[in-house]
Amino acid sequence: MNFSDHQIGIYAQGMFTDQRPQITTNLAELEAEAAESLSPEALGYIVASAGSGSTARANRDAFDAWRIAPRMMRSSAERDHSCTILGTESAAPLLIAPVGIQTLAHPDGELATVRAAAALGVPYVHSTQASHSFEEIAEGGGDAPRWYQLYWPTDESVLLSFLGRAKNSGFTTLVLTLDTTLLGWRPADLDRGYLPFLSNLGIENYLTDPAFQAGLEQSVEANPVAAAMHWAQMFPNPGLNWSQLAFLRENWDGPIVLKGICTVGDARLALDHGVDGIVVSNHGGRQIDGARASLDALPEIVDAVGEQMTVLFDSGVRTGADMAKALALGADAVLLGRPFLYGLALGGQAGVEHVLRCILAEFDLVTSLSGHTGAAELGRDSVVHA
Ligand SMILES: Cc1cc2nc3c(=O)[nH]c(=O)nc-3n(C[C@H](O)[C@H](O)[C@H](O)COP(=O)(O)O)c2cc1C
Ligand SMILES: O=C(O)C(=O)c1ccccc1
Repeated sequence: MNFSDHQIGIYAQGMFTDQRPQITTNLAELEAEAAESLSPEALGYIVASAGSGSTARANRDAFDAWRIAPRMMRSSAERDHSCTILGTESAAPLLIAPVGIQTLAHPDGELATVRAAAALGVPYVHSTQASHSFEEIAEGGGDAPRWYQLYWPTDESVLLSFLGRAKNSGFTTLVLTLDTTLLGWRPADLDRGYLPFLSNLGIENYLTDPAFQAGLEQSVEANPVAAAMHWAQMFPNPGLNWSQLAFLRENWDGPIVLKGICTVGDARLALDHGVDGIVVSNHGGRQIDGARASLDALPEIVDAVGEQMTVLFDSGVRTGADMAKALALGADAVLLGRPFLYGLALGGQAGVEHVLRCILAEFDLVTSLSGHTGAAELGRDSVVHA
């Protein structure tokens, strides 16, 4: 993505026209705006975090504790933020995080999101728990770069089938999520007795899977409740361990990324096990209430393994300035979670595009104003700990 100071790239496109969706450009206010358009169940599921919410708050506090240290007069009129992430070209060091059940936010769900990713030229990561199947995304998703996020099902035939379908549908990189082998303690859902999957929401990849269907006594249509129960039996996987990675390597020939790394110890194990990258993440504070902030873990992990492998980051990114801070602290790229979902809730594909445009435009302004000509120039001396 090229920018110059005459035409602030994507910022100018549509920002001041009638076509712009009537959605705030104040990225910090998106959540409140989206809250008005979501049902209490969807709102609880999407926004709420684990337990008291302390980890989600810590994620934000960690961003506030770092301040950008701007440098002046450094010839930053022409800027280029494009990059290659594990062989995937992207307009900027930003990816759409894997998020399940996106039809909770908007009827177009993941199809709207992947099309927005295509429009902006950033990678889309498809959740195992999506409301649209691999094949639907491949057919209807345009030319967005596509990665696949795996929740490792305990049924091996379903696992292998997922890997094959993802490959055939053009998903190039595999992201194995480690931090959600069980769903965290989420009071907003527990109090409402709300589990979307039990209404067959967010299990489309399973319902359309031949290996999954082979384990059912009746078709999904004849007995949808039994299908949901079958999913509920193979989703929890707390037995997952490092020795199983070899199996994944044997059955996936693209890059493998581990998502949910929060410690130097696990980052080193990831390196020892030959994976290509990690995502430093605490799942947006949705899993362990009291876990450390994702951003607090980032610098030490980058110091330990950043030279040898790709280090991605998520949890708490809300603005372009946040993105700049995470990159300055050593992330190769960031994944955006809830903010794009808020855009989806407010305006479908156009809403997701709006949020991506805002965040990338602000990112471009922040990098230029702080004396950089591109994401690659951001470094530790671009920030100070307040
Ligand atoms: C509603 C919702 C559903 C999610 N579903 C998944 C998922 O299916 N797979 C996954 O790896 N992460 C999932 N995540 C976590 C995101 O990938 C990401 O780690 C997190 O949202 C980042 O934090 P943020 O929301 O503060 O940006 C989900 C997050 C949300 C908010
Ligand atoms: O809700 C989540 O955070 C998540 O990752 C998930 C897990 C299982 C099913 C759907 C989403």
